[in-house]
Amino acid sequence: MTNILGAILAGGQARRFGSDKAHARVDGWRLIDLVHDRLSVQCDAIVVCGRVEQGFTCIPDLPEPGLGPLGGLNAALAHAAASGHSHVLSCGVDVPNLPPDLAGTLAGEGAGIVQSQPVVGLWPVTLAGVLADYLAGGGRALYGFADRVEARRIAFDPPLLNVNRPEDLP
Ligand SMILES: Nc1nc2c(ncn2[C@@H]2O[C@H](COP(=O)(O)OP(=O)(O)OP(=O)(O)O)[C@@H](O)[C@H]2O)c(=O)[nH]1
Repeated sequence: MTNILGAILAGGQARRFGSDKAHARVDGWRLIDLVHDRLSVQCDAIVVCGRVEQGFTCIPDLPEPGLGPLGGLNAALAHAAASGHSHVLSCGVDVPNLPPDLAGTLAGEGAGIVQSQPVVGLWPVTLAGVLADYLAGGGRALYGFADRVEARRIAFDPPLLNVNRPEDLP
């Protein structure tokens, strides 16, 4: 699959982590760099959503900050549609073991719309309007949106790690 915009959703408060999660280190790498490198081998371009980070292309959440990860995904889908990408591959900044073939795995599930765990997913840009409507109607839950668009949920083996607290760091 080509023409994928990678979206690093990084606008969270990291309350449970207690400090800037994007700059926490795994094997000397900052999480944001780790996720960026893993996405960049499988995406045509990368944006960071909901955070200003030097050295990255950054876009603000839409329609406003504070709506949770879907605000970042909404911004990424709008950006992807405007820049001619067919899909968004979304990932939180807190997933340190992204497989290098994530996009292929998700696409290989058959459906055009696939979601594996919160904020990791492959989304066609044709969903931009559906997500904007979902947010306008007060929807904030990623799983609620995933169910609305009948996204498939798949499990990874080994499971994708999710760093919420310092002790979750590998
Ligand atoms: N763009 C964007 N990303 C978000 C937003 N809220 C959470 N995220 C990201 O989504 C991923 C999962 O976030 P959570 O673990 O639910 O929240 P968190 O803010 O990181 O952590 P807590 O404050 O402890 O809940 C992380 O990469 C966050 O940076 C948001 O409002 N906008």
